Amino acid sequence: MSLPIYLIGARGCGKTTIGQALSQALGYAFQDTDHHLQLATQRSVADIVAAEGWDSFRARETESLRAVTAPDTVIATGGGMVLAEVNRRFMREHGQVIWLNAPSDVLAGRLERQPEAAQRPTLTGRPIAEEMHDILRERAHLYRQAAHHEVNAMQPPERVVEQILQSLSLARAS
Ligand SMILES: Nc1ncnc2c1ncn2[C@@H]1O[C@H](COP(=O)(O)OP(=O)(O)OP(=O)(O)O)[C@@H](O)[C@H]1O
Ligand SMILES: O=C(O)C1=C[C@@H](O)[C@@H](O)[C@H](O)C1
Ligand SMILES: [Mg+2]
Repeated sequence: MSLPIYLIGARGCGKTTIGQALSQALGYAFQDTDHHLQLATQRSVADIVAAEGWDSFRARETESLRAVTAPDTVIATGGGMVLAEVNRRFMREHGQVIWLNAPSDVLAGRLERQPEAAQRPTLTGRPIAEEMHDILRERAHLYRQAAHHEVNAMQPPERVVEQILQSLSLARAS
């Protein structure tokens, strides 16, 4: 049995996309804290935030992190999971933490192409490119602090997966 692998990073960095591919490459289970929360509550992120506010959403995502943590599992986390110190410590203590890092203009471009507004209600009320710039400036040190490894998320998905496997010394000879 192996420790869970947590993927962290800002909206659009590919935690869900890369997480699914990585879990397949490793034969691990896949979990996503945003999806877990949506299933558990039968509500979207936007609905929870509109009804209860961000603080309540953040408390719920801490519960989701704990609920999905299991051996042999790749876990895509919500973009703001690192905001709480308790979550950063929990991930570092329970598994291997990978930061998928990309510049804000790349992330904004991806989100503009596929907004998924129900999952990504605005965080600041500002246009997406400005929001991503501000969010990365505020959070980069938290992602860095939480991560065991940083991976360049601008590469094609299969390269990102390969690099994660190399970082974790899980690469297989092919
Ligand atoms: N390495 C990549 N190269 C190009 N496009 C990518 C890459 N990774 C993800 N994408 C695309 O970027 C968009 C966002 O990806 P994804 O939903 O996986 O991000 P996320 O980190 O899970 O976001 P969120 O924090 O909102 O859950 C999707 O359209 C996906 O296809
Ligand atoms: O970056 C964030 O704060 C968020 C990212 C998404 O994954 C969701 O968890 C939610 O929309 C908040
Ligand atoms: Mg996601």
